[in-house]
Amino acid sequence: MKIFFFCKPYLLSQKYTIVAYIALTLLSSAIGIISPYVIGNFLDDLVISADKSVIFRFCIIFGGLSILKILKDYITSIMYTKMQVQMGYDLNIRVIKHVQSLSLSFINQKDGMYLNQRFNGDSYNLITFCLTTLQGVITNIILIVVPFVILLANNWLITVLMIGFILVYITLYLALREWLYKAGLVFKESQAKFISKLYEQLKHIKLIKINSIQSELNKRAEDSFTDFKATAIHSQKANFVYSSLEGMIASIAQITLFVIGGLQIFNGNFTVGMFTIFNSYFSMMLNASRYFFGLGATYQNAMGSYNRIKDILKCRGESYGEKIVESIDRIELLDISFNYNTFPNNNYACEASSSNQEQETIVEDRAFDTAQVRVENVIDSFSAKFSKGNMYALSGPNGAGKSTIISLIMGLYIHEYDGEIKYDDVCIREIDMVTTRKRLIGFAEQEPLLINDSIRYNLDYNDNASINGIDLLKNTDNMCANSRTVSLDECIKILNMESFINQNSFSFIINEKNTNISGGEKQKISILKVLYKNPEVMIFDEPTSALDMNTTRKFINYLQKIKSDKIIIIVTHDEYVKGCCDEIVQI
Ligand SMILES: Nc1ncnc2c1ncn2[C@@H]1O[C@H](COP(=O)(O)OP(=O)(O)OP(=O)(O)O)[C@@H](O)[C@H]1O
Repeated sequence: MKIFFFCKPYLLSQKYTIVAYIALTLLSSAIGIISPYVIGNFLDDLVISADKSVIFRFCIIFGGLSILKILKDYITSIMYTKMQVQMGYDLNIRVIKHVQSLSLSFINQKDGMYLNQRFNGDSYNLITFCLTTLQGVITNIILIVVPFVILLANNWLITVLMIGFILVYITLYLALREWLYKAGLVFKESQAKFISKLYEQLKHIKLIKINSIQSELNKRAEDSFTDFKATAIHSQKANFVYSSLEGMIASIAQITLFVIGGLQIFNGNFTVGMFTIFNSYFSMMLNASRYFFGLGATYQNAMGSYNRIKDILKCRGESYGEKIVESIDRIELLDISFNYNTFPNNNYACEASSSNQEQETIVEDRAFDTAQVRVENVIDSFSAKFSKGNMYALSGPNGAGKSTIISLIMGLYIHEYDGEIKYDDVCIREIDMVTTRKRLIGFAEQEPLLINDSIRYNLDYNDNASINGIDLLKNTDNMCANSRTVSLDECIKILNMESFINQNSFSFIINEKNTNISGGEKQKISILKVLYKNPEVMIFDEPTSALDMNTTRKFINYLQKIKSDKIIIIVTHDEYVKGCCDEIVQI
């Protein structure tokens, strides 16, 4: 029930299709229920009647029913695919959006490929379970109840026999369910990890070639494969034992019926037609019971996916304030201390699960590996002030925490630091930082990540922009009310990018790994993005590390020209850049 309750919104979104789908499958079950009765009577008619037209009549009825069944199968399979694909995507994207709302600390500690594999697999598993179970349970309840009533009205002995076997099924399910659950869960976990390790073989292909470390990296995949293989075999064994037991019970039930039915025919209590009818209804009930027994295994498997998805959804997303700021004149950091390790213990981490089964999932799949994070503070009692009209150099040795300070200023670890960060005397925890980052802050990263799309798209992520008429296309969502429009042409000139843009044009597609442009070009596109956005707060992390001297000078000169209505912060080791700044903030 938990699973259905959880998937309710997705089921409701497709309610009409689901109802039509179930109605169609019930229709075919109804035909299935009538068939034995018709066949039994047909056999008895054949024995007592000499009229050959009986045969043709039955052939026409069954031919028509077969064609109807093919039609119904086609329609239901298309309906099913449409529902499953849509609902699976809706659930998957909900989980992904939730993870996007979590602290960066969460994703920093996880492998994206592993998470992706896990969310996608679990989402489709849950939706498939709901759809097939809804249809299966309704159909099979009918396939138990109707034959049960028919058998009860005609032969109590066979009815009692059937009830006995149903009880055996229930007992076996209760005895084996936990074993099945664990085997399925462990298999799913190791499968996601294995696929992630396989991906590593291709993701780091250049590193592998340069360092000739094929065998070392292959070994990592092999270790993961060994684990995956063992869990796959274990899970297969568990499922095999479960389904074999179910098959054995079914065979014993069928043999018992043949013995009882055979004796009844010998004693003259049953006609052959009657036995055919009883046998068919008995088999129908038996198959429906087998369905519920098999459903037990599917349910345990779905519970694994359910608990894993709930684990993620239990992690509370970062809650931002609601204050909308139109302008930032001053950024203040007061006595800031920060450690990347605080996330697993703070309020915004995952809540504990309640049930035993859920707790087991969390232990298996601890989202945070505390062994890999350092204990001491990265930032310790740091204070600084950045005011409009100035250009600041943030300086300090490698690992001192400069990039971390920038992340904190931008509100990326909003609930994880001690001290106070304020924009114009307002604590950033009260501010809607999503909107603020979008409209008032521009950031060029130390190692820019460009999206596998055109240069144009990477400038302001505006899907609707055409390549021509560039200056008219600015994504207005990204602009604050008093933002001055800048000319993209001007920014291109400042960064000496004319020949690059002329050669490649804005429609040039940057590949997935950003390897079809040089390090310097990549850095320039990242800086261009900020200059073109032209926000009030401009932050550059090591912007000149890959720039030639001429470009560095033009870029810094430009910043000095525009700084009067901006706060500009540059993380840098470059003495020339430091010399051009109004203040050096040492960390
Ligand atoms: N996501 C993270 N998770 C855990 N630790 C991190 C993370 N990012 C940085 N650190 C650690 O925090 C410390 C400060 O890193 P940071 O990148 O802020 O330094 P930095 O001053 O910018 O260094 P550099 O000059 O080398 O760029 C480092 O010891 C680093 O290992």
